[in-house]
Amino acid sequence: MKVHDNNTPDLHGSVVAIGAFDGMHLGHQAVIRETVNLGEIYNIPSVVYTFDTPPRAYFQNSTILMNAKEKLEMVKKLGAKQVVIASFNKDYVQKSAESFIKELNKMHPKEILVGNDFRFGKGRSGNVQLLKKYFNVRIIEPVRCTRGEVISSTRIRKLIALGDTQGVGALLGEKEGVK
Ligand SMILES: Cc1cc2nc3c(=O)[nH]c(=O)nc-3n(C[C@H](O)[C@H](O)[C@H](O)COP(=O)(O)O)c2cc1C
Ligand SMILES: Nc1ncnc2c1ncn2[C@@H]1O[C@H](COP(=O)(O)OP(=O)(O)OP(=O)(O)O)[C@@H](O)[C@H]1O
Repeated sequence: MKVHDNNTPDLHGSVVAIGAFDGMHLGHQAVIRETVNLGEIYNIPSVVYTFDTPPRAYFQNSTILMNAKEKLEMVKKLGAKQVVIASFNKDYVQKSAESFIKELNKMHPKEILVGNDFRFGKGRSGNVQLLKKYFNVRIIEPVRCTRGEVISSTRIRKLIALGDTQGVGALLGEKEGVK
């Protein structure tokens, strides 16, 4: 797996998943697996574009569930061919939505996978509607836990605060593991 530190590669084609992916829970794993599958189908690199620090930790001081090294290990296990790690800092957050779109365009994405509520660019000004003007955007169905609730890093942080390690393990898919 190629790791691009603060450097978005020039590619002739790609399938790109974007997100914080903090904790790499079952929902994140589903997004990355789908990205990898599509890359294999189209025979182009699958790329995970992620952030260090996670934006929610930067802006809201929320607990960080895994460090960049652990995240990279998971991305590699899941089979992504390339990963971009953007340093999420005071300079990076000044980048406009349009400038982020230009940056993504360097990879000539055939498809971009994000959640319905994905936001990007200074002040969170960019949304899925804007992204769809420039790229084919695929929205992944939310993965839910057995109780029917959507799995999220926020829920995992709450379960950790409650000391529910079994609940955390279930949302991380520890029984199922990764391929
Ligand atoms: C270029 C760029 C600038 C951003 N600037 C802000 C910002 O000013 N305020 C903010 O709350 N989030 C900002 N974000 C973070 C996004 O709101 C969002 O958390 C991030 O794109 C990760 O998506 P996810 O939360 O769905 O994983 C920015 C993201 C990007 C890519
Ligand atoms: N349960 C889920 N099912 C499918 N996709 C998900 C799920 N949770 C997150 N994703 C997707 O994974 C990518 C990264 O999401 P993100 O890092 O914001 O996760 P999150 O769990 O929603 O985090 P947080 O709770 O901190 O907002 C996004 O494209 C998002 O839509």
